[in-house]
Order: sequence, then C-alpha cells, then structure tokens
Amino acid sequence: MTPNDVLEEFRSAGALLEGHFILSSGLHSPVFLQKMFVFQDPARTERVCRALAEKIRDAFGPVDYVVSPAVGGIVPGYETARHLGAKAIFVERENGVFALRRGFTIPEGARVVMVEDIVTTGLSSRECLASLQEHPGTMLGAACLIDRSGGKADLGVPLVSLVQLDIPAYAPDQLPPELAALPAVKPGSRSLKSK
Ligand SMILES: O=P(O)(O)OC[C@H]1O[C@H](OP(=O)(O)OP(=O)(O)O)[C@H](O)[C@@H]1O
Ligand SMILES: O=C(O)c1cc(=O)[nH]c(=O)[nH]1
Ligand SMILES: [Mg+2]
Repeated sequence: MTPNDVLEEFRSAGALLEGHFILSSGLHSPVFLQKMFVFQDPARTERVCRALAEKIRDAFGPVDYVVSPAVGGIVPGYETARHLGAKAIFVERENGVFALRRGFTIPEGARVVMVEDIVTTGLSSRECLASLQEHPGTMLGAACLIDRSGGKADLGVPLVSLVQLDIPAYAPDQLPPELAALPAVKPGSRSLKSK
C-alpha cells in the first residue's frame, strides 16, 4: 500500500476533517484525522493494518506482543497483531497515567512493538513506552498508521509509519486568526471525565 492508498482509505472513510481541533497534546490544528471512521469498517482496517504489519516485520523482524495506548490504539493494535501472529494488549489511563491493567502481562524475553494510530507530538507514544519500562520484554520499536509530525516526533525508539505528513499544529496562544475564529472541538479521550 502506498502512502496515497492509505490516505485514500482515510479520505473515503470521511476521516480527514477540517475545522478547529484541540489535540491530545493541547496543540490546536485545522486538520484532524478521525481514525475511528476508518476503524468502524473492519475490511478497511484490515487493509491498512496488514500493510502496517508488513512494515513492522521488515523493520523489526518477528514480533510476539503488540502493545497499544487506549483508546485509539486498541483496534489497530489488535488488527496489526493478527497479521503479525502476535498477541495484542493495551495500556489505559489509571488516574491519568498509562498502565497495563486487566491482568495483562508480557513474558520475559518477548519481542514487543508498540502500535499507535496517529502520532502528532509523540507524547502519548512516549507515555505508553514509559509505562512499559518496568515490564519484561524487549521493546523493538514503534509503529503508527499516520505520523503527522513530518518525522519530527522523537519517541526514543525507531518509529515506522505508513504515511508521514507535516500538518500544522499551534500552541493555544499562537493561533492564526482564521483558526481562532472557528469554535474548537476536542475529539480525543485524554482528560475525558465521566459526569
Ligand atoms: O502524538 P500525540 O501528540 O500524543 O497525539 C497523538 C495521540 O492522540 C490521540 O489520542 P488521544 O489522547 O486523543 O485519545 P484517543 O486515543 O482516545 O483518541 C491518538 O490516538 C494518539 O494517541
Ligand atoms: O494529536 C491528536 O490528538 C490527534 C490528531 C489526529 O489527527 N487524530 C487523532 O485522533 N488525534
Ligand atoms: Mg490515542
């Protein structure tokens, strides 16, 4: 699958949104990739995750465990693991901090890859990787469907992606006027609170 094929999957799923978005990192952007519009279609998800699994195998060799950060990473983590013949587990926020819960464990000596959906600043990926540091297993590297940092995000481990884009993102006090004029929405799950 070429980067254009992958982008076309996002485009035809209606996942390329334009407006004013507050991202997980707190940055603001005129573009949001609503990956859940891709993941609601299992056939589409299979196509992109099969391609990601191939890239992972080429970059890192055999993989035993895929670990993903909830919520966005769970579906692509599972589907990519299926193509790798690996187990799929996830970290989720406990008092705001990613942790392996539900009794998930990683065996000693396991070959592990972290799979994210989208990388913007790499903050969520770094938090996920940090949460795994005290656990057994060898972290081979990270993978995502779309790296919208233009390759600038530094995870501290190698990152492979299907598509690299350089999408503008702004600090809240540095918004261009045309963006500031639009009402802002925050689609992600970080800091989501139940009522
Ligand atoms: O590279 P970053 O700057 O961390 O941004 C990318 C992260 O943002 C989104 O997660 P979010 O926290 O919005 O929640 P979600 O996984 O529930 O969508 C996305 O799933 C990545 O995890
Ligand atoms: O940075 C984010 O929070 C983010 C960007 C994006 O395009 N899609 C997404 O799900 N999260
Ligand atoms: Mg996420």
